[in-house]
Amino acid sequence: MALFSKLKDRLFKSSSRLEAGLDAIVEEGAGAEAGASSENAGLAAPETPAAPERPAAPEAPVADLPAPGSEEVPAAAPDLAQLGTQEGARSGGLVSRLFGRGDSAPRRVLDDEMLESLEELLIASDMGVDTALRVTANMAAGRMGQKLSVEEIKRLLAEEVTRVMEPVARPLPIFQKTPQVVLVVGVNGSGKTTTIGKLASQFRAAGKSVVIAAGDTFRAAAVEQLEVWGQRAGVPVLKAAQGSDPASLAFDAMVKAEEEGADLLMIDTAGRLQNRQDLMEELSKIVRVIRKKDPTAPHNTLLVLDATTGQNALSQVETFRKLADVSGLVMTKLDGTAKGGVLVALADKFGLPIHAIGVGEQIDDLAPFDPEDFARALTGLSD
Ligand SMILES: Nc1nc2c(ncn2[C@@H]2O[C@H](COP(=O)(O)OP(=O)(O)OP(=O)(O)O)[C@@H](O)[C@H]2O)c(=O)[nH]1
Repeated sequence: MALFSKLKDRLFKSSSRLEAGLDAIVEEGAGAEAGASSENAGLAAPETPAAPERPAAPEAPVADLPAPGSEEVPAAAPDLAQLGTQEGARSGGLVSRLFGRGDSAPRRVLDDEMLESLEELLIASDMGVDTALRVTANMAAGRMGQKLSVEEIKRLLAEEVTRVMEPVARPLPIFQKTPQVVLVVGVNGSGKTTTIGKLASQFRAAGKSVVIAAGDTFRAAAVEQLEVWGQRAGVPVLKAAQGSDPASLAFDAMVKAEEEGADLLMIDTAGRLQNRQDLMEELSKIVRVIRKKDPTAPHNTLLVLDATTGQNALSQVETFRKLADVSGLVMTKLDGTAKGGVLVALADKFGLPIHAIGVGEQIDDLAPFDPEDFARALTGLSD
């Protein structure tokens, strides 16, 4: 599974942090339990814990980008006995390696103290308090008193993370109406321009005609950068005189895209900090003006979030949702960050679709969001 291994490699920092933490938790209480895994073999499969309530999924639109492989997600609780002997031996962390393979994997009894350590680890991995508590409660449901190895805990955690992420894993919907207007918003440097370039390239490859509008009319460098991405993707970039009204550029771009029969119009916007009221009002104006041309537009408002900002991503979603009708998220810079856990918190709290994730700076470094792959990469589970 090429994509999975690529994602796993790139999420190494998140998974290594979690993995080291899990190793330490089990190691802490494993002394007396090491080598006692055969006692685990008779464990009944735990009851499937109740999934927390989530917002209803929107109607499934026609999807152009590859849909995530949600059908691959296992529905049943894992067979712990089997996990202990097979998977536990395969990759394991430091503890598994020290203690050898299979049956000799150290285990720790799941009690309140261990649960608390797990909660703290997940909070430190940027999942946020509420989500960490919910995830650990579900992991523990029906399993208190059982002896678990690191690999088993990873598997349970991955299963819970998958459960949280599954409802939000949706490719960018493609509508019949053209031009489909995709407004791209986010704070400075979150990766809007790069993401537009990557998306434009993928849509072009899928046979769609795309036009990009350079909505950051104040920064010449931003326009230049977008033009570079336009060239890479083979897509025209519409721009206006420096300092002109971005709302009027957006309107002109809609007229042009319609004239040219474009399938998609992607509008880049200036990066704006949540606390800059003037910039936030400018964004509302762009939306109002776009709607004069097409009351159903923008058809998608993508909020681009930088994974390295960790928990701050939550407040960005809150602010941008108030101003623009955010319809979906793209999380960039998941490569090389130890803060991948924030994606779980976002999914748990807002239930907004995650259309794609950025895993690098190159044009093809935008992957569809696959919850199972993500959960496995985050927890450091072996293939
Ligand atoms: N490693 C990594 N870098 C990324 C990713 N996406 C974007 N970047 C980098 O992040 C930096 C900012 O990206 P931009 O696309 O310019 O961000 P922006 O939101 O358009 O920035 P402003 O126009 O200043 O608001 C650039 O150096 C990109 O190469 C990603 O997925 N991974």
